[in-house]
Amino acid sequence: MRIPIIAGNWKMHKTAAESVEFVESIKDQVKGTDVEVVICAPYTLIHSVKEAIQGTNIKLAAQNMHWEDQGAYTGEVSPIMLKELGVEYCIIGHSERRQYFNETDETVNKKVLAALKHNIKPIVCVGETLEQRENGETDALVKAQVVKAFAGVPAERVAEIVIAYEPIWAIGTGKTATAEQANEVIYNIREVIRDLYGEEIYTEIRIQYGGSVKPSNIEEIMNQEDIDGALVGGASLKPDDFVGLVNF
Ligand SMILES: O=C(CO)COP(=O)(O)O
Repeated sequence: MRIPIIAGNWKMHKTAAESVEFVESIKDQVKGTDVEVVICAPYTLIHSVKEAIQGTNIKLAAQNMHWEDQGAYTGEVSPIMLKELGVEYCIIGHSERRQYFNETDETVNKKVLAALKHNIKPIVCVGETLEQRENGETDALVKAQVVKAFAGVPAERVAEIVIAYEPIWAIGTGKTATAEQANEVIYNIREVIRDLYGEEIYTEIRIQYGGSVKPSNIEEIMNQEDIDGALVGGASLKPDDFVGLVNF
């Protein structure tokens, strides 16, 4: 039984005071849910969100990390540092990081392995551009991203990883993939995991959809057979919308 996971990716938004106000205003409204509720905070807010979610069912994620434990990497943050702050999940390989910060399938793989080493659960993002979709390259591309991200991951750790399928053309554009389109790709991603790890494991891994998810389309998305949750940007910034997503 896969527990659905709704994660809010705040990206580069909010001050510490705003983050606390947000948690205060949602915590009672999300406590009855059966879904896992996660806030992916910028580094500067991790401490304040950690304090604010104490005693609630809300979990804490970071949006990125380095793969080394420590070292001369100015401006970077290591998995050890995140673990110390109580981070449970970490987004890895978001398309914005691939696009603007030279994240590659190789660095994604290093980060996935490093996260697992420190018992941080990776939320691994994959997805295609509009051009790639129009050229019919979606499945091959997403498959390659998944295969490379999982290189060296032992079978017994696979279920700790969450995959987020985020078509780049649907992020922040208001264009959502139809629920059927999203489900089709997600079904194929699960087949990739079956090819890699076999029958027992492939049903355990959770795969989210991300890209212009909002309260008005969450139900349709969550009703799809293979979709186990959502990774949400814009709509996760507003308390009412986020509560609406969690209690879809
Ligand atoms: O990138 C996303 C979540 O990681 C999706 O962002 P939007 O929900 O704003 O489209």
